[in-house]
Amino acid sequence: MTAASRPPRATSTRPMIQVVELHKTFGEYKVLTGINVTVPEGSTCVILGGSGSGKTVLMKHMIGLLKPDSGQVIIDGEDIVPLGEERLEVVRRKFGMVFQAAALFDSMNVYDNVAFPLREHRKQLSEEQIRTLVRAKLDLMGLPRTAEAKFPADLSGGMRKRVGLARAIVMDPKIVLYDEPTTGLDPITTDYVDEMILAAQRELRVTSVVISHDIASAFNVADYIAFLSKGVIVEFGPPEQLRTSQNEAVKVFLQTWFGKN
Ligand SMILES: Nc1ncnc2c1ncn2[C@@H]1O[C@H](COP(=O)(O)OP(=O)(O)OP(=O)(O)O)[C@@H](O)[C@H]1O
Repeated sequence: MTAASRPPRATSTRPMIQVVELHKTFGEYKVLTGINVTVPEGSTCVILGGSGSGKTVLMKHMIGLLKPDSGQVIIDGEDIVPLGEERLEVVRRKFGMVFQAAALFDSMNVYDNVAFPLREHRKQLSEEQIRTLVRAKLDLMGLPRTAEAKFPADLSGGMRKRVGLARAIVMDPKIVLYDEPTTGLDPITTDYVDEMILAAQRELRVTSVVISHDIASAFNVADYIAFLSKGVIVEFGPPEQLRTSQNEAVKVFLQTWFGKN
């Protein structure tokens, strides 16, 4: 189903993530020069932009891994910029992260990889409770029981991604951040990954932020696309809005993409 034909999924207007006038400079280099973006609860926002435009830097601010020079990052009603590490650790439990490389532990099988956050942070759970939670997430990601004992090295790229997402959502986060989840994947695996992003949103009602280079995938999963150029968000809206954008950077980006595909 394409973005244009599907019904709107996100209906909440409550902001889950609000970035307000965010500035970040590294040395002389001004990477973010006044970012304003709001992601409503339960929606999926894709951040698009050229290489080096600051997408990852923006995402790192959302989870408090970087401090801005100025501006606010309001997560679920709380400005996290002034917070110290201890309180940030608590806020970070609202997040699941899915990295480009699935970042699984090679020495652990699939089951133990997904169980890991529960064993670390929910020490009161019994093994039986852990099994129930792990299997629910493996099922949601379409991973069969036979995959549980396999090690990451024995999995296809798409399977690894699914295990990575199962692990990211096993603690039932409110927000999932995806850093280039489809980069380097073939088109069929990309479709699988898009499907699982949609499944996580549908079944768990998570708010998602996705950094992507892949416009087709962005249009598939996004409720909103934020286009980052020269340190600011130059376009924000549903995917159709990007298609008709008059912004020069957006137009060039789209032309380059559609020229190659
Ligand atoms: N810790 C840092 N110290 C200095 N410069 C940094 C740091 N982190 C990022 N940068 C610079 O900030 C700019 C934006 O980087 P960022 O990784 O956010 O880009 P991006 O849009 O995610 O790019 P890509 O699509 O290629 O991954 C780059 O020029 C990068 O070199």
